[in-house]
Amino acid sequence: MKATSPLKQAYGRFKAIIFATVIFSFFSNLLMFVGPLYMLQVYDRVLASRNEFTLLMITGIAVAMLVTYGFLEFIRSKMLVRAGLQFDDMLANPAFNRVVRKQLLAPNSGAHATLQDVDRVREFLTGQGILAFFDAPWVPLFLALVFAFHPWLGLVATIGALIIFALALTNEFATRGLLQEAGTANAGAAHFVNTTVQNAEVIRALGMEKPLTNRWLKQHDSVLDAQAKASGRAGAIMASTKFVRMSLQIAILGMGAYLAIQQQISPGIMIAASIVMGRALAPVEQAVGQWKQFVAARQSHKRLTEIFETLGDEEQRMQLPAPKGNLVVQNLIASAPGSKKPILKGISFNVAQGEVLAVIGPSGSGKSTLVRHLVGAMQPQSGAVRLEGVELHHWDSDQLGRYMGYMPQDVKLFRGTVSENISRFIDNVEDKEIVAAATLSGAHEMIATLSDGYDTDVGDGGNGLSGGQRQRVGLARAVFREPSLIVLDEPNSNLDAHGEQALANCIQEMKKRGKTVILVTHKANLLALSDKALMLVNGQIEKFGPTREIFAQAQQQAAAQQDQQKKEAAAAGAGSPAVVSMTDKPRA
Ligand SMILES: Nc1ncnc2c1ncn2[C@@H]1O[C@H](COP(=O)(O)OP(=O)(O)OP(=O)(O)O)[C@@H](O)[C@H]1O
Repeated sequence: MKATSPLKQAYGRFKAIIFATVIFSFFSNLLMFVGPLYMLQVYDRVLASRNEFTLLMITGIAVAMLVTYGFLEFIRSKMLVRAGLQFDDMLANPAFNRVVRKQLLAPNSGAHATLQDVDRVREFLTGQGILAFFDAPWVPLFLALVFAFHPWLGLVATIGALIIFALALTNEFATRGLLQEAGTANAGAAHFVNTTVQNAEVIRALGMEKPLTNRWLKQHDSVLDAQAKASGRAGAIMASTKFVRMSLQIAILGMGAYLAIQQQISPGIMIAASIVMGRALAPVEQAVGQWKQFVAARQSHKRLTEIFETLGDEEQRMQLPAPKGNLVVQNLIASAPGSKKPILKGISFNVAQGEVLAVIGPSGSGKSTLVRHLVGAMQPQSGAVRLEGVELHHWDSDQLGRYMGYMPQDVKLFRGTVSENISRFIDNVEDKEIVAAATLSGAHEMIATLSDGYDTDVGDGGNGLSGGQRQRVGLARAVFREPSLIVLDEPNSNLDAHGEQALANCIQEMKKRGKTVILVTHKANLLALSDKALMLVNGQIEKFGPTREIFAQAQQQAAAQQDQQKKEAAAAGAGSPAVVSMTDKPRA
């Protein structure tokens, strides 16, 4: 049986609260009759009989009922606020989980908007908008009361309610498409701004402000355009609604006065009918006023339903024994998120515990794509990556993270202190564990020179540190708690000689401790530390085996190539041949 999604569970919990609120609404709506009934009694009884005691009595009863009404309203709104908190509580974690997963699957889909969608739906469900819907079922009751006063009065009120309802429907059809269009365009424009301002340096340095502003303005204009059209139409409908509403007031009083002249009703009933009709129309009018929020919430609900339907709950995985670091890759075929075109075209190799594997290859050959699969950040199109014989996606992701060290090409630190970044933001980590990781990665001395040492705030994305410092903190984070498998993507791209030496020492030490290390590099000194080398060319393995053998082979090939070139040059009587070396960065 398919498990109920957290979204459905949250709505389910909300249903119970809504049911209770509807019951409250029933009583508070009944108590709304107090005003008109009091009016009726005063006009028809007190004024006619001039009895002060009756006036005192009915005033006392009316006040007591109004106090009860206020109390019920208070409870009703309190219940909704509590329901909102519960709704958020039930969805915050699952929604965040989906944001991360969707971002991995479709990086440009603006997954973060999911959290705003939760807020928007919650705000609607707990705000004024929903109250109008709760009060709507009592509209017939109020109309029935007006009918009870006199059928002609009932008819006027009912026709009025129908006209206002028809205007509400017209509003829906006239603005739905436009509001949706504006919502989508707005999300696109916001995403564009978010992603663009992150590159503010480049924008300023390369004078790109104007063209990028123009691009944003185009999107922004289409938001304004759709919003202005929708507001124009909604405004016209709102004005018509007001006109109808005020005309109705006159119509019902006019009709009441006519009936009073005909002595079919008393003047008290005339006034009471006007008040009751006002109550009957209020929820309809309120719904018209809340329409924009309703449409936005409905759009958010649609997006939430879609993301929760496409990304179910992650299965609870069994905790497996700690992996040793034996990695097997079987016929791995992989493509970019949302694309079918393979980047990796059937990769198979294995690395045993304690081995160091160097991945080399020209730019764009698929090295980073491969390492993203080795750490489980991307899922294969087909084939498998197994750690200790178990496919990566069968591991519990939290447990897998505990045994995995990863440093991407672009290190990506998070807003927080150096020590929080090294300890992966895990709570209650002992200082000595953080210092151990920094010492192992050779970053301890460098961190000591920072303004606040381990407590230095690294800023958004680690921007408060230099590229080299970021890389060294990133390495400390990768080796935190000595994972079994450490994957480093070009770990030395920003390091000075001292940093490179620290990196080489760290790799050697991890190997000594029986950890498996996979690194993408072209540096001769790091290649020299590796047991195996894998050369990727155009998404396929060109060479794989013990590093020495591969390099011996390459040197032989290079020598043979040189001989050949020399011979050709001698034959052509031309200049000296080019020198090819495997230690050169083999970029295309
Ligand atoms: N998100 C993506 N969408 C589409 N194509 C992608 C994506 N990521 C990578 N690619 C493509 O996959 C290929 C391999 O990219 P990858 O980053 O794995 O190469 P690489 O060997 O690590 O390159 P470099 O040495 O320059 O870092 C490239 O042709 C790249 O254009």
